[in-house]
Amino acid sequence: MITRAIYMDNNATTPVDPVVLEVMLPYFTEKFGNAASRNHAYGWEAEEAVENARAQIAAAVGADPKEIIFTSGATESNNLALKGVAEVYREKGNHIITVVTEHKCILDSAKYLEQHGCRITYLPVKPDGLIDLAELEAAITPETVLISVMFANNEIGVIQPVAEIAKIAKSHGVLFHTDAAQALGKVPIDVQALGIDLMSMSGHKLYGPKGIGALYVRRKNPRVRLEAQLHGGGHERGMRSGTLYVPLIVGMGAAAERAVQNLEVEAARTRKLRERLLEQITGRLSEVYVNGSLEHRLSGNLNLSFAFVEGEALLMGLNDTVALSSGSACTSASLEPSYVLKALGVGDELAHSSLRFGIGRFNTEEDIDRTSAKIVEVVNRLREMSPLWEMHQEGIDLKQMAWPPTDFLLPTAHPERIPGHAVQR
Ligand SMILES: Cc1ncc(COP(=O)(O)O)c(C=O)c1O
Ligand code: FES
Repeated sequence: MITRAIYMDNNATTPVDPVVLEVMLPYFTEKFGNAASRNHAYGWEAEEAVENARAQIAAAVGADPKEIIFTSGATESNNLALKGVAEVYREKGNHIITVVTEHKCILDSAKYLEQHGCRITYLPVKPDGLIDLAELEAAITPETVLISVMFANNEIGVIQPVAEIAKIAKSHGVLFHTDAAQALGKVPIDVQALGIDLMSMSGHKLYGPKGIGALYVRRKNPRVRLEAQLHGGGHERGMRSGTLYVPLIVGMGAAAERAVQNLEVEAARTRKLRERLLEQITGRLSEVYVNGSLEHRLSGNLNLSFAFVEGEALLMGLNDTVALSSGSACTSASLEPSYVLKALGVGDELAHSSLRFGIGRFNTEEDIDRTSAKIVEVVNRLREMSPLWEMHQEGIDLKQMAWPPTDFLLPTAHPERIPGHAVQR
């Protein structure tokens, strides 16, 4: 029998919780009605299930059910938020502010809007991954209609100061959108208390199904208007046409409710597992660096760089034991290191040697112990094969050497850039 590797890539996706699946199943078969069918009980039953899920999601984020629109995922929600606002508010202005470390679906929507007459400001981030609020405020002009800053980052888990951003946006009469795909169910979210105007959510990041998401759209103070991007039967208050995928909606509702109910306990548990992992790795390996703030971070996320090790080789050595991601755009087609890490000022070498750990609901202490043991083994093995590591061990300052190979696989200025967060042992 093939033993499956430990799954520790929960920022990429999560399994559907069996409890959630149970709730979904009848809606594929006996309760298969179209939620828009008004003339019979099949339709009413489906509609009731959709409205129940809508209420569950609204309750999870402190919204009114009428403010929740179902979409196919956070990618669609982000597209709808940016393009939908840009089109409606064009008369008022054409400027949008976002951040360089956003998910590609925000950055690519912004790029699309740039090609259609919008001006976009891409804010940089500090070495800890957080934006500078003064810089945000300074970027606002009378033309600014929207600020879009993600709640928590998918690669480094860094949580932005959402309440402060919302306050700045409101004081300038600008709408505030946040991509909460990674944050929902992991950190408490109350759209009222936080002052969020639009918020994107995804089912498959919170132990619900893939292919379903939602967009929160504020209806009061202010009432946000959106131009639909999918036209048709006028579903979802005309903002998103298309027959509702009832089983997935039911699943996302149940998943959101469950995630929020257990939030505190689960966050404390995953934080402890993360601390254990970090301690075990840094206690046994030197030249390991944490990417991004540890303080303002999702409890289950850890992103580490291992100097003198090539990321791909490391992943190859690990993947029979643990399923992780490099957290970067490192595919066979593109060997570019992560744009998120580069935005923090992490050098190419350390960006190339990064691993993203996404500790989730089903990970145990035993998973952590096995993972760290394997990482220590593989990193040591790879370093033993590295002449640069050997020279480093002998105390040779590789940065001072004038021959060509010195510019790769070396730690850079990175550790000094995150004082207190870089672990160098
Ligand atoms: C921060 C963030 N935004 C958006 C998405 C896209 O979500 P979905 O897969 O639901 O389209 C993801 C997931 O990859 C994400 O992590
Ligand atoms: S080897 Fe993984 S980022 Fe390049």
